[in-house]
Formats: sequence, C-alpha cells, structure tokens
Amino acid sequence: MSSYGRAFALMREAAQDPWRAYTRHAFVEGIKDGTLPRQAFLHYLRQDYVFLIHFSRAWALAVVKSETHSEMLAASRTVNGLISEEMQLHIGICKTAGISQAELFATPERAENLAYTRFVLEAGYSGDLLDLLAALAPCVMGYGEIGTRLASEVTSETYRNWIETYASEDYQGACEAVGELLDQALTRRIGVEFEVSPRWDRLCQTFRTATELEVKFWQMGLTP
Ligand SMILES: Cc1ncc(CN)c(N)n1
Repeated sequence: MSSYGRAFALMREAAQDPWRAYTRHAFVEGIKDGTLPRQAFLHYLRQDYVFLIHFSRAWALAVVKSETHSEMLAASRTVNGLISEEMQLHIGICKTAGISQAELFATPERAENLAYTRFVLEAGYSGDLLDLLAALAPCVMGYGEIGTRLASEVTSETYRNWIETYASEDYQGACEAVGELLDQALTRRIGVEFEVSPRWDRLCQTFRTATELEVKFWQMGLTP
C-alpha cells in the first residue's frame, strides 16, 4: 500500500494505463530534463491558476458534503493549502515572468481546463463526498507522485522550484491527509470492505475519467 492510503492504491491499480500516461507524460519529462519550452510552461501555469480556482471551489464543496468534524477539517485544510500555498507558486513564477496577478486571473479558460474542472464539480453536485473525492484524488496524488519521482530523477535546474513544491513535506503531507480522508469516508459510508461494494466500480470509473482529463490537461499545456 502506498503512503497515500488503501483506496487510492486500489483505484490507481484499476486505472493503470491512464495513470502511467498522466504521470509520465512528455510535459512532465520536459520539466524533469528542462527541455519543456518556457512558453509552454507559462501557458500551462496560467491555465493551472484558473484550474486551481475551480479546484478550490470543488474542495469547498467537499466541506459542504462532509458528515463529520474530521472530514470538514481535512477538506477545509486542503482548500487553504490550495489558495494560500499552491497558487502562490503560480503567482510568484508568473510575476517573475512579468505576468501580473490580475492578468493571471483574467486568463481565458481553455476547453480542456473547463472540461476537467466542471467534471469534478459535477461529480460533487450530483453525488456524495465519495463521488467527489474519487474525482479529486488523481489531481492531488498524481502531482505528489510526480513531485517525488522528479525530485530524485531531475537533470536540470530550470524547473527546480516547481518540482520542489510538489516533492515538499507540505505537499506530501497533504496527499497523505487526502488518502486518509478517502479511506475513512469510504469506511464510514460503505464499510471496511468497500472494494467489494456495488458502488466501487463506479467510483473507480470516476477516478479513471479524472486521470484521463489530467492527460488532456498536459497535452493542452504543450499547445499554447
Ligand atoms: C491540472 C492539475 N492537476 C493537479 C494539480 C495539483 N494540485 C494541479 N496543480 N493542476
């Protein structure tokens, strides 16, 4: 079992092919060896800033869909981490590149971005906390996995601060907390053997679709 929990390990295993396409995408490898063109990186960061706005809204919805104090705490901590830490990375890099926060906020949203974030929000609007977490998990844990791998394989200084953000203790701690939230939410609503319940296949399908939308997001990053 990975340090991101039992449910995540099982969902990841069930989505092996798209998971590999996501975490080993050419965009990611370009960050690792510094060959990703700066223009593509900045284009991606601007889209990702918009992504994180909607993603924060989706985590705020997880607070609404919570049934216990500890679920509310974990979801609200994630909202705070996104707004006060992760988005600061984007603001800082773009500021250095001469892109103001107002310009960042006004970035026209690409269709791939819209498709992904609204898929996640819809999973939460029409479902319960489990449907929402299955859609949110690939985003959180995928970057955690990418950050850890790239930190040990990096061959260039070019995108070092991006890699360090996702390899950091803070980000890894957030992944572990979300993994624990997912395991506990499943156990509370379905039972310890959640993977043999009738709901499990559908939750795995939601996780897989979100993973496929991550692949499309990287691809969008390569086409400014
Ligand atoms: C598209 C995307 N997916 C995941 C992450 C990591 N929170 C992100 N910043 N952007």
